[in-house]
Amino acid sequence: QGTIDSDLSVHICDNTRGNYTINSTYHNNLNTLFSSFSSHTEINYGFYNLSYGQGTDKVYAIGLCTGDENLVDCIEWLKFARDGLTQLCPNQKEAIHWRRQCLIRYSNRSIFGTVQNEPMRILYLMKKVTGSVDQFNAVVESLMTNLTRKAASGDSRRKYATGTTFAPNFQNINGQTQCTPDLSSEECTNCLMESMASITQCCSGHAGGIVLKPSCRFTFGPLTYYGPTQRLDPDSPPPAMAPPPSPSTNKTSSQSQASAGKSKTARTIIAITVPVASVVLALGLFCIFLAVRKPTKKSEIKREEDSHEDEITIDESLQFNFDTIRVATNEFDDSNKLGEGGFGAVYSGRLSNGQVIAVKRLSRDSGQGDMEFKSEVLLMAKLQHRNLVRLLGFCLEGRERLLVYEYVPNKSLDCFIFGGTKSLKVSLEAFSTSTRILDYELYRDLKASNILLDEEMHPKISDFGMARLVQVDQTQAYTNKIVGTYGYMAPEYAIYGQFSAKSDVFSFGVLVLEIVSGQKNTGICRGENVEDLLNLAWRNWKNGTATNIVDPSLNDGSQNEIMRCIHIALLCVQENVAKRPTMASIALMFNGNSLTLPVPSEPAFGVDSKSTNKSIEYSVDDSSITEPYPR
Ligand SMILES: Nc1ncnc2c1ncn2[C@@H]1O[C@H](COP(=O)(O)OP(=O)(O)OP(=O)(O)O)[C@@H](O)[C@H]1O
Repeated sequence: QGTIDSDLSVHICDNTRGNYTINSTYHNNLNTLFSSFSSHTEINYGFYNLSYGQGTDKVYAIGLCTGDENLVDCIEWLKFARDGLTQLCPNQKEAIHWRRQCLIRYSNRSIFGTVQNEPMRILYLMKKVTGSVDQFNAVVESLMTNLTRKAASGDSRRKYATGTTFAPNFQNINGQTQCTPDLSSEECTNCLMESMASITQCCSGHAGGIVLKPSCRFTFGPLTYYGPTQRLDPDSPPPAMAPPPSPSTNKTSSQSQASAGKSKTARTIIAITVPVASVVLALGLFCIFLAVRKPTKKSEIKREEDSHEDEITIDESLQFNFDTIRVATNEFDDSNKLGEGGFGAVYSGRLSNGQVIAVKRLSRDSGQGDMEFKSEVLLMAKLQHRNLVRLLGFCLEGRERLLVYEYVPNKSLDCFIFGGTKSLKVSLEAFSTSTRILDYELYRDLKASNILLDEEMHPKISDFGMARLVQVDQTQAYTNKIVGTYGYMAPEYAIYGQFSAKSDVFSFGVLVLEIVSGQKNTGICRGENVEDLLNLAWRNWKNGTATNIVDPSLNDGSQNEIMRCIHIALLCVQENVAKRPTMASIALMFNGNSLTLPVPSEPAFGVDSKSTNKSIEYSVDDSSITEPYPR
């Protein structure tokens, strides 16, 4: 199954149902409840509805995996989503978190057996259907109605269906429907049919999308985003439908099965141990792979570095004392704050030896063990290169986790691109830096704001290696990133969770187009810009008028160089993932002007999002989602 850092992630914290405090009874009940998910081994179909506690401190929770997740993966995903949710919504008494593989939600009110359509999130592909929209809609409607019927006919263990159809003149359309199985067949049908109406109303003419609701999930699109459906154990009878939770503790709708006989237990053991063994084996192989692969890559970087600058010494004492940093940043004074990103606030500071530093104060609840954190930081510190922002060290004290970087004075590339004068020379250097770095390791978050410029306007990529460091904290990181930077994301990643080096290539192409055109491409509500930018470039390219999109202030490059940049960018953002070039070949394209470039095909058009906030004010994970979905 996929890696944990490659999927859809949306969460909503409900501020209206009250807050709890750390270590309060509610908090403890929530923790107990969540940790009990995996102990319910009698549940082998991916749906957990549990409650724990008494009176006003009673917590109700639902965990639901998509039907293609096996038991072992399902539990892992739920744990991951749970850890993420408790960080993302640290004290709200009600919250929900959707991932591609699962849904998790909890509340201080009973949420079992009731259909809930709000809050709703819609994500849709910005790619438009070609040809007749009516014909496309008719095919989607027929597929999804069929899948709605199939999902609704499921029993109280699972209401889930997938299917594929082919529309004339269109590509394959894959569909996936799911309801929480505690709904009646009629409720499930209504939830899904309303989802279809909502997405048709908001996003008709788009080639795919997802409607996320607490009670159901509705997805269709050209890409395959689900695996084979897991078989349900025919011997395990469906639990009674949504029993009222017990007033005491820890009841589940499926405890009736707990007394299943010995053969069942044996099956369960096999069902758990065999996949666990395979996972362990796979992990072992993966570690061996990493151990073999990484040193080669690192030595490549090191070689490169050796050829460009003095030998780098790795300071053995990377650990900074908290007080040193506190003093250096003037008590984390606001006037020293450089900004705040997905990982936490960044402050400038000056050490007693005069060295200027940038300190990233990581969000407190990373949940990562100290040793893990240290070893990841050490790895990051070793990844040094003249085009990477240098990590000078870290600080780990109590709950404080700080990363200390060299200070890069000329802000980030986005300020430079969108802030007046700019030069193709600087941009080209940023491009080739990015190609080299991206060829080394998947980056996942390439954007203009992550490329900092030093005194001489040489680019340095920041946050490199953070993806490893935030392994545990990455729900937050990725939520912010996935939701916050859709414009840069390849649709197969943003919406279907399929990440590959070619998704970095897509982001790179968007970045190049931004630089050449001077048009910004951040924030999903400016999604139309994303479409405009790729569309604009593509349309002008096809019509032989690509010079139209070039920013007039980009005045130091030859026409040929600029056209070549647009050409390369269009190759990177092609919808067909296989046709996108590799980073290594992009580097060659930039460097070898005589190299003939392939003809680009149609670009993918990114992802946009809409949400409903109806009567309740939700704090959502992205402030840029401001556009309420019109109903
Ligand atoms: N080493 C550094 N030197 C100077 N400024 C920095 C440094 N690192 C980060 N900054 C600045 O601090 C601010 C926050 O950076 P950060 O990387 O945390 O967030 P971001 O890039 O805006 O978002 P994200 O976390 O989603 O990548 C940005 O304005 C960035 O330019």
